[in-house]
Amino acid sequence: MAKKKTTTKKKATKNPTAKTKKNLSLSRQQKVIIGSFLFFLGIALFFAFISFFFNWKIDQSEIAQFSKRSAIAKNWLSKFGASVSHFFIFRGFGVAALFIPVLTSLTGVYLFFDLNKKRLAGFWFWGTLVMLWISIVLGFIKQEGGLLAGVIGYEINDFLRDYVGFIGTVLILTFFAIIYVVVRLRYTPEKIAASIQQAQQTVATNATDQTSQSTTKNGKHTTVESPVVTTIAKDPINAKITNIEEDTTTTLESTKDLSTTNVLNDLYTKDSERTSTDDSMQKLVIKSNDDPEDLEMEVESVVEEELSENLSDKLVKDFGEFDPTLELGNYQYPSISLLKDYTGQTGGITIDQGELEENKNRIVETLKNYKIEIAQIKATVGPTVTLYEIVPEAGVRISKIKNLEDDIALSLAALGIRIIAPIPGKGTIGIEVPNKKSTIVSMRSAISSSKFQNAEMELPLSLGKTISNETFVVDLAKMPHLLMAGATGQGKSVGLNAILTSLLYKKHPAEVKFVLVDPKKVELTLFNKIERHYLAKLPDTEEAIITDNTKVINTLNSLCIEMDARYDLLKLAMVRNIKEYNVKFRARKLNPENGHKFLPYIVLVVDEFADLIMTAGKEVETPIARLAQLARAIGIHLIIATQRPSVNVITGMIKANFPARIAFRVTSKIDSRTILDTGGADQLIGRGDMLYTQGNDLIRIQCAFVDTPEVERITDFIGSQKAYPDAYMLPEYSGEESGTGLDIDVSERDKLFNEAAEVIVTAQQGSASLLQRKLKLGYNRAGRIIDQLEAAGIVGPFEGSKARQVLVTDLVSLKQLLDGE
Ligand SMILES: Nc1ncnc2c1ncn2[C@@H]1O[C@H](COP(=O)(O)OP(=O)(O)OP(=O)(O)O)[C@@H](O)[C@H]1O
Repeated sequence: MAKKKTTTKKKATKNPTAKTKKNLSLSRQQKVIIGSFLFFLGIALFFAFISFFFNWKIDQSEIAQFSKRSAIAKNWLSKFGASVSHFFIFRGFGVAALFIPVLTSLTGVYLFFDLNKKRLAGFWFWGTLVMLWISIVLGFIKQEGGLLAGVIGYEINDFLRDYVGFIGTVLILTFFAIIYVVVRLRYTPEKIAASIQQAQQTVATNATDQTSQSTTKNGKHTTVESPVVTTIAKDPINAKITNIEEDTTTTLESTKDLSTTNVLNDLYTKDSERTSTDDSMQKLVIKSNDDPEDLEMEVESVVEEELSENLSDKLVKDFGEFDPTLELGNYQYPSISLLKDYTGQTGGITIDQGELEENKNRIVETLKNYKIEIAQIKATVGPTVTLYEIVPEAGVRISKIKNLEDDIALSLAALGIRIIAPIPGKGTIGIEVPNKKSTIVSMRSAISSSKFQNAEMELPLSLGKTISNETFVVDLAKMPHLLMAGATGQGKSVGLNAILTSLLYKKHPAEVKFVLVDPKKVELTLFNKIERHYLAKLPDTEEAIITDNTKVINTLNSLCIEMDARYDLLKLAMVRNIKEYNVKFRARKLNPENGHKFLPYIVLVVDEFADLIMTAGKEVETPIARLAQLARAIGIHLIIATQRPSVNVITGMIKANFPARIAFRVTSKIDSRTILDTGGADQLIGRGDMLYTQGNDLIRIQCAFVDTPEVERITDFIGSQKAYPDAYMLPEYSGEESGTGLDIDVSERDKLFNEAAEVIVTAQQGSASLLQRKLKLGYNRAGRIIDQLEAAGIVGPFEGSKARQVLVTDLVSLKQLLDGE
């Protein structure tokens, strides 16, 4: 189907040329008239030329008088014949000029019958060459010049003789003769040899045929012969062939008298008859192709299919895949040595056997008090807590143990006991008891772990270590957004730093950009140093890190615009997500001239979301919710941290869009429920002890610890390297107030105002990004035009991140509206 389409297209594109060709070519009537004229002209010339050979001497002496009517010419075609012949024969090619009338007549015939023009051109080309060659050869033979060679033949021969001598001239002429034979007549030495051989064979076969024929005729071996004859007769072609064979043999018969009498010979004859049949078939075929020139064949012009895919392949072949990191090609990732090694300080995880034994005994005893017998107990020592896995005796209800959580905690006299009943996938009951001496999980160990180093993730985060001392690595791109909550001083800021550090260690500045919102003004300031490497900001803003809550609204809306623009790009590229888009872009399958560019991931980090909600309220909630709902596919990921996990901060809408959550220690079970939908966070021990969920299981993790000096060293290291000229620019967002109440003068309107209005009305979508795309405008200009359209009453007022309403329904109404102004 697709192929068909291409052919039609090709035909369509071919048409203009075909049209001009048609205009130039002659109509059928014209062809018949001109064809007849040329045919007769050729005959006239032929007679004129022939008679010229007899009368040329007389006519030549009179030639100067031919302009006079009274002058008489002997030529059969009188003065015209004499003059033309003189010109072509005497002054031209001599005897060889006879080719001219032949070719002229032939042209007439071709035109008359509308035959193949290409072949005619071939006749003219080779005819002229042969005429010239004959003329030179004759000039070579008869060197005194004159009628035989004509002036041209004589002069060229003379010229050749002067420069290459006798032998040279002979060689040149022979060489041209060979060219003619090989190219025009298509003879090669092998072909000639083969045809001689074939001729010999035919004679030999014919002789044998005659033998066979004569024996058959003698009627001696009819029984052997008959089946072959019948098979042959069945086939009309073969029957025909037999006839021909018979004819040949009859003639041969009269000349030769060959007879074989034994059966062996007869059989041989039979075989040779078959061969001869094959041969004559061959002969027949050859006969029909005897003069291949007679058979007309129209060669369809070859239409090359367009191979658009190949362009990208070629680009990749020539320049390699697009490398977004090339602009900062010498960028060095921070080294692991910038991070502090805490093992010396805490001595790593130590297993205190006494403590383990003591805890085990207490657990067993406490459970015994409640009449719960234990069949088996196993301990796993983690960095901050030890997990005691117990297998109760048969018949013990799990809910009973779960209900005794507080009692067990009391009798173990330990804060932060958490009971997991049962441990998912294990069928055991877990009791987590904090270690007396906790171990710091250093960021260094989290980063250098092979799990993180070899992580094939888009945005890998090394969060810390699980209870079984495994480094916990997750992909932010898969989360796709993260909610972090915990009471003050429990490790939230450290957690955020760990996340950012993970990304800095794994991602090139071209691949990820951060939008940092820090109302506390002090937590994220260190990242200012890497503004031109990793941060994104609004145009015309001083600081990349947003500390002013009113500016957050603009940034969030700007991110929404970026999101819409990215979705448009994805749609254009016909891909479903940023990963596929970037793969296609790297493979040079997306043309930057169409607005395509490599899209870095954008990570929005909001430290203190509660503060933001308090000051900005609904205005931030809408864009945050929109981003959370839609931004995952286009690479915008949100990390929101809050101290106050109350329901008016972590609303249902936020929770619904943030399946991945981290809870640090909180003060109440209610807070834990707000964050995790279950208790547990209230029993954490703080200092980076956290629970992570991505929708189902809760995982207890000791957050990796990264101190401010470490972050400072990393940002210093990155900041000291060559950077981009500016931070990553987010689309400009003009804010609500700038759009309303506009009174823009008609004369001040943009030149593309009318065009833009048409685009908006046709698409029934009042968005600046649409104008940007359709009219290839910058964001600012598109925004201004939208304002002008609003002032003109074509689009409605600003509606947050949604596209504006289009107030004019069709182009006719638009025209009326604009004309009425
Ligand atoms: N993962 C950790 N390992 C060890 N200690 C930690 C860890 N995280 C935090 N701490 C300790 O807890 C202290 C407070 O942490 P952090 O500043 O992150 O708390 P916070 O929740 O951000 O508090 P706030 O909300 O008041 O800013 C740190 O100074 C540090 O001593």
